[in-house]
Amino acid sequence: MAPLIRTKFCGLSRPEDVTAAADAGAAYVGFVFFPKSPRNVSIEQAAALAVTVPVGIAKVALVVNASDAELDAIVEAVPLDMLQLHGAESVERVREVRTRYGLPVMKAVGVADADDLPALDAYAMAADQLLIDAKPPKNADLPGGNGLSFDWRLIAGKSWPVPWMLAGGLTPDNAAEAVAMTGARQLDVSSGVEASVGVKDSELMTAFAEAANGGIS
Ligand SMILES: O=C(O)c1ccccc1N[C@@H]1O[C@H](COP(=O)(O)O)[C@@H](O)[C@H]1O
Repeated sequence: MAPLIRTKFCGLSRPEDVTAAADAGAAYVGFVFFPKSPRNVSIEQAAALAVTVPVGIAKVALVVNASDAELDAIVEAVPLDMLQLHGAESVERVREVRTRYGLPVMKAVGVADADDLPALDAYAMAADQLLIDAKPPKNADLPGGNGLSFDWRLIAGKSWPVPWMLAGGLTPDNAAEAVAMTGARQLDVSSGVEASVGVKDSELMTAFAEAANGGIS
């Protein structure tokens, strides 16, 4: 039976990571195109990994404030199912990217307190999916992938007119609680399933998917 909680494993960089994600029942795999990230992959690396992803698992390119030229190069070379915009892209930019590439767009929105919630409503009018992540600390090098969570009570019981995914500091130890508290049906994880920074761990990936699904009451 397919898992009830759809999991996205982000920041894959090796063929064995793709295998581990598939074995864990991933619904999505993510490739990070952001040079400052320890999970950054080249277009050539991502293209080689993408062709090994089993049919039925969505291949997502994570970009941060990418230009059209950068996106053109990625989309031309890598077979993708979705674009994840994880920077300060405006609502208008989300619309532009959707139109230009004809791919579903997931917009990441950082949440630290209740003042951040209206942005979710605004992006829900333009994006195909929302990714609700912890807001990065000021002066952080990365806008995500910092292993930090936010106060999940802020979004408990809330819904949006498009599908959404919870992210930020998720691990096998807190995935079930995250699902129970927020009602999320999709989880995105990166650093919480790593043996060391940027290196995915197959056992943690399996444990994460199992924990997420144990969270259904
Ligand atoms: O993973 C990265 O290196 C990264 C770089 C730039 C933007 C986003 C990044 N990761 C995304 O951040 C969230 C949360 O990650 P974590 O589980 O807290 O490590 C997730 O969506 C990652 O895809």
